[in-house]
Amino acid sequence: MALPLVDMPEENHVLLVSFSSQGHINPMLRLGKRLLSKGLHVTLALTEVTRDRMLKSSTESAGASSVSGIGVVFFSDGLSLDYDRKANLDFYIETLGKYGPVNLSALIRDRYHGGKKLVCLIANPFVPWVADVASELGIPCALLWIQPYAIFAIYDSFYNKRNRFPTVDDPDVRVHLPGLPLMTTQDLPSFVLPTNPFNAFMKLFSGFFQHLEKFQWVLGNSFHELERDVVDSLSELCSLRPVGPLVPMALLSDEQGGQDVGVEMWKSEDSCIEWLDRQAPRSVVYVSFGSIVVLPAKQMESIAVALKNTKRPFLWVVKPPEKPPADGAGELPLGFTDEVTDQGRVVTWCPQIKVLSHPAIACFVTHCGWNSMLETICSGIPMIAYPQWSDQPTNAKLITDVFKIGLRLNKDEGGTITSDEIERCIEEVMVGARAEELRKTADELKRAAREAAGPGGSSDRAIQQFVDEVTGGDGDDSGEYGASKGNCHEDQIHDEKKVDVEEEGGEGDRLSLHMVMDDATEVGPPGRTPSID
Ligand SMILES: O=c1ccn([C@@H]2O[C@H](COP(=O)(O)OP(=O)(O)O)[C@@H](O)[C@H]2O)c(=O)[nH]1
Ligand SMILES: O=C(O[C@@H]1O[C@H](CO)[C@@H](O)[C@H](O)[C@H]1O)c1cc(O)c(O)c(O)c1
Repeated sequence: MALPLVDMPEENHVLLVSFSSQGHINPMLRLGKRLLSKGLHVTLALTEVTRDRMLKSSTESAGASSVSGIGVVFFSDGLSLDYDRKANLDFYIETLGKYGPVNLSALIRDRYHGGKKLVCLIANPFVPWVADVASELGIPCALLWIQPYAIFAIYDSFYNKRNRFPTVDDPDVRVHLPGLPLMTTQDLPSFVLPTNPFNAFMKLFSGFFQHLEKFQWVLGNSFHELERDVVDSLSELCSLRPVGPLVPMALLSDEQGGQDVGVEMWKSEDSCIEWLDRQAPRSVVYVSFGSIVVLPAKQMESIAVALKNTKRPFLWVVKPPEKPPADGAGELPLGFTDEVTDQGRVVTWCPQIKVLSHPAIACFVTHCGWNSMLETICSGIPMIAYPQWSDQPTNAKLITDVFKIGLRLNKDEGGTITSDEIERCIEEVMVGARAEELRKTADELKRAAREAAGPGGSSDRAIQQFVDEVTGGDGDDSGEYGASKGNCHEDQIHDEKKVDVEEEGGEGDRLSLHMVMDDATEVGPPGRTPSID
């Protein structure tokens, strides 16, 4: 599928700035791709440590200066390349917040005529200081929110003290926000709970939510039909533009070879697809906890026992932790793989997009990371929610109570998710009236996602509205989400060389930027020291 050629003056150039982790860069790149298709020029700025990892990956495209037409530039986060960012998360985020703005600002002054050649900066939530750089240079700034808008609403309420939230003294406060179901402690993002150990994120988000006015738009990796009530409830607060789902094109149409752009951090075991080819339609239980979560040994054991007992085929991704903990976290029970050779497959990483769109997949036991959830929604697969931290508990609530496309595993009185509970949920999602109902709703949502992202759909219109606003184009200014306070430049001289376009892969034009990244934050049992990439 070729990109439409739109005749736009080169000065309509946006700079995307992302935190350097896979789940953050990929939605940003996909937004970039959609903006390119609307005729904007797009460059992505990442920190130098990302380039270092790309070079270390020594794949054929490592070090590429552009990805499918999106230029890539780098700035320093203020730390030496070999500094252990993972072990010193708070210091890393603080240093990035101190030196990132200085270095990004210098890069923009240098490459973009003091910023005059940029019509907009787009930041992600871990680098909110980009808005200060934009303001200093007189450039409008947008945010790409990479989680559901429900999380945005909760953080806004929490950091601006609009509602009561659980505290150490009053841990059972329930929270009711417009457009969302009543939430108990187990439904709230872990960052707003008194047990949250991540101070850096608290500081980062509180500054950001108390100064939302710095962003003219809040683009979101969501779509209006998915979160209608919460989007409508937030529209007074800021100019929301739901532009998602920002997933690979392969998930948005049945046509093969759709273009994708994204980074791959780990090598996947593609042989699992051949194994899936040999399984009956809608028979396989897919289990994955994404790239960060490391489950305690006891939870690994429960899943292993449950999968064995169901006697159903399964595909389980067990990503080895970079530094294996002494307590056996993240490890399979001894002898498990030998016992299940005829029943299932365990892999260290899989091509999840191909897996989710495979006809053999019946359901997904997931940690509820937002990228995985959107990919699953676009594949029409019911989910079994097994959330761990961050946005995941709320995402699980959305699965069960708002989207109604899955079940959540319940803890027993001792706080454990037993193998019986996992087995029970797998059976309920696979057979009987409930299973039928979940599949039907999941299928409807898949169609809604495709429509939203397709030509003339709500997300396509939201992107167009945003593009019209940043370029001062002739689009209908009032738009369906309300006009922004946009303050585009008058003087847009552009004398920069065109960034080189490096379309790769021919048919399908998939991934161009390979990065080998070591483990990012590893979250395990309560008390485990979190780390970061
Ligand atoms: O075996 C796997 C597991 C995950 N993923 C991808 O990794 C991302 C995980 O992002 P998510 O936001 O779901 O969770 P995180 O890993 O950031 O916690 C998704 O795009 C998945 O498609 C993958 O390609 N192969
Ligand atoms: O990628 C990180 O976190 C994941 O991000 C997803 C999108 O926001 C989210 O839905 C998922 O639940 C998260 O696990 C991440 C987080 C973090 O704290 C960090 O230090 C990273 O390097 C990555």
